[in-house]
Amino acid sequence: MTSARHFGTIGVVGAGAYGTALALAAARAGRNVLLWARDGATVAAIDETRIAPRLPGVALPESVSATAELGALAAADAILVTVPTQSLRQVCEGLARALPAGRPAISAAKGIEQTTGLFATQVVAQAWPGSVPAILSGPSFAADIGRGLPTAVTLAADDAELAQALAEALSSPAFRIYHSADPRGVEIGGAAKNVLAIAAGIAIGLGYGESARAALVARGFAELRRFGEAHGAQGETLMGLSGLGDVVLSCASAQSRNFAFGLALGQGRSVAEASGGALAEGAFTASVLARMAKARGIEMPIAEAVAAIIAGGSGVREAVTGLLARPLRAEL
Ligand SMILES: NC(=O)C1=CN([C@@H]2O[C@H](COP(=O)(O)OP(=O)(O)OC[C@H]3O[C@@H](n4cnc5c(N)ncnc54)[C@H](O)[C@@H]3O)[C@@H](O)[C@H]2O)C=CC1
Ligand SMILES: O=C(CO)COP(=O)(O)O
Repeated sequence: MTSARHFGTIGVVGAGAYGTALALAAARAGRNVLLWARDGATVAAIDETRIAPRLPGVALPESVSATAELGALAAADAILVTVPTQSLRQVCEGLARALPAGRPAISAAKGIEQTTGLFATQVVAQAWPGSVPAILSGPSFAADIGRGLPTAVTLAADDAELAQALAEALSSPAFRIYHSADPRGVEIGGAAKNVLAIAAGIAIGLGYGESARAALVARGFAELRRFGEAHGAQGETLMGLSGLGDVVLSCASAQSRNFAFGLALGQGRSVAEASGGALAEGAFTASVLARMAKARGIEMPIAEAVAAIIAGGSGVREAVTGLLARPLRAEL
């Protein structure tokens, strides 16, 4: 049986906002952490100031060391891969070349690969065949984790014992990790909630008010559930932290980059202006999510509307008018 004791050293790949936050969480859980960044400037900044540029204001403890060498992660017992979804394949291919086989690879990406329609653990399995894929997702802003504010997330792997051991190894009082053997459910929740957060932002940006937001979130969650169940996700997972929990957070707060992106679109900004250089994963996931749903005959009008707006095929008001004009139906 795998136990938390086996995970003395954790590698974190990607020193962005979330990678840095998870490095901090792992250190607070008592692990040694090797934090990999692709650029030497980030490594130098961490070495010199103990602060990672993407998560300002939070000092990293000495148990976190930064490196720009993927090979240095050979000392890690498990790897958290914290790069955006569309970079996951390339990064995992690099890990496959750099590290011996057999390690858990826990993705924290919240998206679907655009070119293939693959979920995060599927990308990891393909690009790094020697790894054991897992997924961590749930309501957790990097800045909140950085400040030590409490939250809870889910870590899932096909092997329930492994998921439990990893969850125990990475948990601390303010960062509670529940375990699950339903990685598909966890990764679908994380991917779809970003598209719904954009939709919620658009509704608020248009000035439609809180009732509209709540109605949109409920109907959006029905889409998430339909899509998840059609792809083999368990209903309990979709109703849990990584599904409903993250939908609630991301659709309610302008701290969410996806919500903020939608808000700017609703206020009349163009797609390029609205992103403002910040990562909004849902902007990349919307089209592939809508495409996958259509291919299986799953009704996802809100995801389709977001995809059409981002692709430039529909104006914001036109898309929302289209949603409001849909025929009334049974609430399923
Ligand atoms: N920031 C947050 O509060 C949360 C983020 N996430 C997820 O974590 C993932 C990463 O997000 P953030 O850390 O916020 O983004 P970020 O933009 O702050 O950082 C992304 C990091 O990935 C690195 N990166 C990107 N492409 C790369 C490549 N091809 N090779 C090597 N490194 C590469 C960048 O250098 C950067 O350090 C996303 O899927 C996001 O949805 C999940 C929960 C919360
Ligand atoms: O996933 C997140 C919170 O759980 C972060 O949301 P954003 O990527 O929209 O900022």
